[in-house]
Amino acid sequence: MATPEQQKFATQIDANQQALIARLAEAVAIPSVSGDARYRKACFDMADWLLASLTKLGAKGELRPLGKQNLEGQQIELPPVILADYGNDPKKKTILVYGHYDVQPALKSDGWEHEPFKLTFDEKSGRMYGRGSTDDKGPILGWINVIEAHQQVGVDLPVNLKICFEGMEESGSVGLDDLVEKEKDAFFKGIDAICISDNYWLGTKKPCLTHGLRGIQYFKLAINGPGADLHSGVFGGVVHEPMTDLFAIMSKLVTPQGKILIPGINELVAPLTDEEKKRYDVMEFQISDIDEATGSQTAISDEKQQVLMGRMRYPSLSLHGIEGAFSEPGTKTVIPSRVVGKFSVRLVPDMTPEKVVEVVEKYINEEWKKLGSKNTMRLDAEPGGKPWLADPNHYNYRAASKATETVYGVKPDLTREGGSIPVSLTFSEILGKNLLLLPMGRSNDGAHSINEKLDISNYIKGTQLLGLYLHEVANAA
Ligand SMILES: C[C@H](N)C(=O)N[C@@H](Cc1c[nH]cn1)C(=O)O
Ligand SMILES: [Zn+2]
Ligand SMILES: [Zn+2]
Repeated sequence: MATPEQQKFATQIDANQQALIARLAEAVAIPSVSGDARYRKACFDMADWLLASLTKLGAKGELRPLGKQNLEGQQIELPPVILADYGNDPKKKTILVYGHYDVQPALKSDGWEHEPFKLTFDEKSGRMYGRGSTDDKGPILGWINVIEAHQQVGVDLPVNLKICFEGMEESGSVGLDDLVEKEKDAFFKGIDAICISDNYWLGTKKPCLTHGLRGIQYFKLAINGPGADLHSGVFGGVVHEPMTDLFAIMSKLVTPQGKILIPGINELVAPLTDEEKKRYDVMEFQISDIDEATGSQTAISDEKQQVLMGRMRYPSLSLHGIEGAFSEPGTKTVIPSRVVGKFSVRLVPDMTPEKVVEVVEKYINEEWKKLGSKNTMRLDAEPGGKPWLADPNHYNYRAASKATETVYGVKPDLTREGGSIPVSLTFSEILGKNLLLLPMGRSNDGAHSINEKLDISNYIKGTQLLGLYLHEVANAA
């Protein structure tokens, strides 16, 4: 049951829906892609826009520079982290909220139905399409909407907020761990609990709270051969071809059934206990949820438990792409001179990025030797992120569960997420406080994919959920 103050806040969010959607449209229009140097200015614009929005509401914040990074051979400035305080009443709890303002790359030519950086509405389905709508601009604006709505109806926010919005999450959160370490006794001092809204429901109907994330280790495997791209009629059968070498190696990483072929990887995984196994039985989930989310019938198994564990508690290896390969329409008969294969491993307890890099490097070096190629091979490991697991028997989770029941009228599922948010473990370890993931969007939102969307109802109710969670956590013990 909502208190009169909570009710006032929730009603204001409903009444102000159009303005909140307009705010999301503005944010989506800034193409803050962190992984592509050409969009770096947009990342800075996005940071400025967010800081201005927070400052206008009375938050005290600043942009913290993180130094430079090497991207595509250029030394460029990392997108800044926004650190802001809203309220500092010693009688109130202080909640740290984190989100990211950078997004995955998106081009209309990837297959989007609309321009990815223009929020586009489908009135019939109530969906808003646009890159970053669900990951993670909708959720971070949720926090701003919460502050604004409280002011509009004259209800005091029942907690102090510490806000940390970064602009490199989609590219490994470079520089953020060092900032957290440096600021642990300064900006991050005195927090009671942490909340991140940056993942998704398990299906499309029932909300969830999430207490685990997989880690990630990303690799780039570069094969260099001839000095320039060659004519395959003239040089096919004459030279070692980089793409052939790359295919040979990449085909030895994982089977079509998802079994990782790298010796030593599966041995790093913590064994499954009977108690944990039971948890996957009670999660409300069907294989059809995967079908709906993927727009296909391609689940790796028909067993609910196996699919859930494949996402939440076992590692996976995905092949992402090949830079330098001919990918245009037509039949260009070229031998690419240099190709870079990209793949990543999602990590679960007790895997660490260091251990995974060690076994992957050893295996790829061995397999490379077996090829007997005269090309050159180089394997680069990007900064890795460790897996994270939190204790859900904490007031932070009880508060979120109560708020979910008020907003959605159901008890949320308790899930683990297959994706990664590198800073989660850093916050948990360095700040030593309980961390909760409180998702806004649905499993079929298409994060990282074409036609990413956020349902209007998830944006509006999700904002109400974030606000009511703050009310519940303020009094929870
Ligand atoms: C779950 C979160 N919304 C997300 O999408 N995280 C990314 C993080 C990433 C990307 N590259 C390296 N880390 C993910 O899980 O892919
Ligand atoms: Zn993402
Ligand atoms: Zn995200």
